[in-house]
Formats: sequence, C-alpha cells, structure tokens
Amino acid sequence: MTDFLFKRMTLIGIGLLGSSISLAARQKGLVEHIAVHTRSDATLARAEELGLGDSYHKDVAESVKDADFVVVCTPVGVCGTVAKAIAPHLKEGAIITDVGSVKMSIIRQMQPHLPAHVHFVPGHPIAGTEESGPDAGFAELFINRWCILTPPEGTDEGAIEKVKTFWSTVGSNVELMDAHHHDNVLAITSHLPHLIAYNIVGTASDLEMVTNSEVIKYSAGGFRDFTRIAASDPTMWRDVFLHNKEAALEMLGRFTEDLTALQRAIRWGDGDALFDLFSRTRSIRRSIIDAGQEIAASDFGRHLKEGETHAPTLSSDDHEYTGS
Ligand SMILES: NC(=O)C1=CN([C@@H]2O[C@H](COP(=O)(O)OP(=O)(O)OC[C@H]3O[C@@H](n4cnc5c(N)ncnc54)[C@H](O)[C@@H]3O)[C@@H](O)[C@H]2O)C=CC1
Ligand SMILES: O=C(O)C(=O)Cc1ccc(O)cc1
Repeated sequence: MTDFLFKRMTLIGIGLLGSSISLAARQKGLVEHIAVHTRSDATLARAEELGLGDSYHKDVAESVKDADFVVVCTPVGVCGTVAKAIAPHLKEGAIITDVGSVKMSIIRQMQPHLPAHVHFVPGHPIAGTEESGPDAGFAELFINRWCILTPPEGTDEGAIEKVKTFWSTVGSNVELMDAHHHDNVLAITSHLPHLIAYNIVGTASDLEMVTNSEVIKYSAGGFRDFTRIAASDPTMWRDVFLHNKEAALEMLGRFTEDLTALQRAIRWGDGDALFDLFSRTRSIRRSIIDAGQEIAASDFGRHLKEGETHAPTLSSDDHEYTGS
C-alpha cells in the first residue's frame, strides 16, 4: 500500500523550476518515482549528479511512459513541440501540467496535441528567482507563494483536485483563474517589471556621460534591485514576451502614458502630482507588506522555514515606511 499522490512523475526540463519541483516533491513524499528528461546531455548529466530523479531519459517519449503526472518545465516557446512529442506515449488518465509564466499561449500550443484520454491542468507557480539551471533549485521555493491553475472549461474535477493537492503540499496557496485574465494580471505584475528592469539596466550601461564602473560603484539599492531582475534568463523572458504579446503591449502602452505624465510633472514643476502618486504607491507597498508578500523569493525565500511568512531580515526595511 502506498500513500504517494502520484506513482510516477515526469519532469520535462530540469532548470530552476524542474529541480525545485523535484526537491520539494521528494521532501514531501508526494511521488514514488521521478523521471527526468531535458534537452541537453550536459544538463541531464548534471541533474543525475544532483540526484534530482530516479531515472534519466534522453528520449522524451520514453520519459513519459507509465507517468501519471507530467510537469512541463521548459521555456514557454517549446511547450507545443514537447506536447506533440509526448502525446502518443501518454498513459490513459495521466495528468499533464506545466509551470509556464503565460497561460493562453501554452493552452493554444499544447491542447491540440493532447489525447482525450489525459487531463490537462495548466499551472503557474508565482515563485522564482533570477537564477536558472538545475543547480538553482531549492525545495522551499514554493512555500507561501501563489500557484495559479488555469484549467480549460470541462477539465476533470478530480484531476484539478490532485494538482491542487500537489501544490498545496509543497507549500503554495492555490487559486483557479481564467487563462486570459491570468495573462493580463501577470503582464502588469511580473512581465512589465522585468521589461522595465532590462530596459533601465540597458539604458544605464549605454549612457555616454556615465561610465560602466560608475554605474556599478554608485548603484544605490533601487538600481541594484533592477540589476537582479535584469539578470533573469534571456531565453525564458524572450519567450514570455513573444507569447504574451497583446497583454504586454497593452500594459506597456498604459505604462508609457503614465510615464509621460510624470515627465510633464517634472518639466512643469508640478510637485503635487509627483507627491500624490508617490503617496499612493507607498500605500500599495504597505498593503503588500500587510498581506505578508513582500519577500523576494530570490533574496529571502531560501531562508524561509515552512509556516514563516516574513523573513526577519526585512524588518529594518519595514521601518522606512512606518513614519508618516
Ligand atoms: N524562473 C522563474 O523565476 C520562473 C519560471 N517560470 C516558468 O518556468 C519555466 C521554466 O523556467 P526555469 O526553470 O526558470 O528555466 P531554466 O532555464 O532554469 O530551465 C529550463 C529547462 O528546460 C530545458 N529545455 C529547454 N528546451 C527544451 C526542450 N525543447 N525539451 C526539453 N527540455 C528543454 C532546459 O534544458 C532547462 O533544463 C518557464 O516556462 C518559465 O516561464 C515560472 C515561474 C518562475
Ligand atoms: O525573481 C523574481 O523577482 C520573480 O519575479 C520570479 C518570477 C519570475 C517569473 C514568474 O513567472 C514568476 C516569478
């Protein structure tokens, strides 16, 4: 008798997300066997050295044989190719999920290939760092983070429940959402901030009147935070923008208009406009802190213990905001 949630989980792609899922699932005793497939021989060999699986497969078709749970952890742009390759080899009743940062495109790419006898429950753990590759993973990544599931209408309720149980057992709060809505929400809360970080770091390094060494030497906290985000994986983020094009452009349009308004306020000395916006945004930061979500996983998540919602190291930062 076994109380594993799944007998055989296959991870396709074993970078930050795949390795973290492996470590977390193992720690929680969720799966009996972990099969690993990834594209490059070197990464597969590294995953084996790290002990991230029980079996390692060069052939993706072979990796999903007998799997009752398949988690696609590749960049968004290759999910359709992966679905096409695994489809004929999936066992009846298998649950297929993914961790991609966009959801409409994943559904469009994967669903047409998947046979009617499997269950497709797309997912997105809102948990990550700027690191990538199999060495970057850690079992605590998902603790106290949200995981959004976007099952298409008519998805088997039992399959959704099992995926929910998987994510809640590794520490996440699970929410169901419409995929289109997900893509709009994440465009403003995650995708645009990354684009802004890439842009500001690029702009700073291109400035002729400021040398690169000055940028490094005098980088204050704000700029350092941007450089962390701008160090995120280029393949992953290229795919996010190519595959969430409409929502990203919509949010970018709104952002640009608001930035232009700020530009005008500075030009015309409209201190009230600046002060009003800065006060409004300060209160948003406070409400995020009150909701216990201020922890940047990359900086502090590794040190969080299960059940903790605040990293102690952040308390001094909080004092900055208690004054007015
Ligand atoms: N990095 C982050 O902070 C987060 C990433 N995500 C999503 O998770 C997914 C994976 O991201 P990471 O783990 O960060 O990336 P990563 O770059 O660390 O890992 C990606 C893995 O996919 C493999 N891969 C690439 N093409 C493949 C193919 N055709 N077939 C099989 N394997 C292939 C790579 O070899 C690598 O092992 C992405 O879709 C991303 O949008 C979701 C939440 C957070
Ligand atoms: O490192 C950070 O600040 C992140 O924002 C991590 C992250 C990146 C992509 C996602 O889809 C979800 C979370």
